[in-house]
Amino acid sequence: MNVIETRDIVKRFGKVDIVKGINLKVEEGEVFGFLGRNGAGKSTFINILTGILRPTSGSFSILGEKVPNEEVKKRIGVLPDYTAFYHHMNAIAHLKYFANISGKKVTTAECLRVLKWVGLGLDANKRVGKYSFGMKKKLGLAQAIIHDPEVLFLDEPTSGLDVESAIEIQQLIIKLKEMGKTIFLTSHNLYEVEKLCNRIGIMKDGKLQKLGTIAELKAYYRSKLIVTMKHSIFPQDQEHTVIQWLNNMSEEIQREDEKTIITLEKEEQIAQIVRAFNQYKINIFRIEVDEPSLEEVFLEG
Ligand SMILES: Nc1ncnc2c1ncn2[C@@H]1O[C@H](COP(=O)(O)OP(=O)(O)OP(=O)(O)O)[C@@H](O)[C@H]1O
Repeated sequence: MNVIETRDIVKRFGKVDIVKGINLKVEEGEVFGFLGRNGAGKSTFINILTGILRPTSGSFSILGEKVPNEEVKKRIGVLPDYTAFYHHMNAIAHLKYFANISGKKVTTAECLRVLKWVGLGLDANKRVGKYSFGMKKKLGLAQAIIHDPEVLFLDEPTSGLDVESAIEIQQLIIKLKEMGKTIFLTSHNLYEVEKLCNRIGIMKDGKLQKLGTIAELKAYYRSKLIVTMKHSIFPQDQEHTVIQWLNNMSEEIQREDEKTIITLEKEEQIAQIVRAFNQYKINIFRIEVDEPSLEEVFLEG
């Protein structure tokens, strides 16, 4: 079953489309990672899915029900923004309060069990205002799961954490995955999504630019070559023709007067370019051939 299904989701702020028509399906039990640079629109999209924002257009369903839907709300868990804590409450009161909002009454014992599970057993009676940033992230995770939801939305679950705390949170996410929860998370961190996710989507400028398993995306992009050429300036009367010829060879080209970086699929294409440059009387001074790095594969491409 598709636990999350979106159809052409668009979100406009003012005159700008921040999310530009996202179609996505996430299956039951999947950990789906949404990756992208700062400002790509990841938080905006996850905030739409969790009901914090309304889409400008498009529709979506969660657990087979069209959203907004009050019943569905009870079956999802959301990692809150770190500002959304009640600092005067202790962790148990905090969890009771939020479970209640999600439509479930929980006992002190249930709260303690979840707090122990996230590693806050000894701090259960401490005021949230005294919690460190890392402890608040754990409390946020406890808050997201206290009502035993089927689907979890985790926006940047480890951002701002030191390595040790990030690993603790990642291990909890792995346990939740093993419990069969469907998890949608956003991250900047390539290595984190590689560790946690079955499938990823890469968001760029509000669009879902790539979608697949990590292995699929790596295999596809690892087969490419990035060729950097230093050369003489293109002859003015033929510049347009040469650029057009290069554009026919690849969609990924970066140009400066005396430098061209082009992404190619086959080695033979390098020889073709050398022959063409020769014909157009462009001198090649240097050629470097690289495979794309993981970061280039996932965030630039
Ligand atoms: N309420 C808003 N009003 C206007 N613009 C907004 C609003 N919320 C977000 N934006 C803009 O939308 C763009 C995408 O923001 P968003 O937070 O969704 O990106 P992101 O991919 O989650 O980035 P980050 O990784 O930095 O959190 C940004 O340019 C941001 O300034």
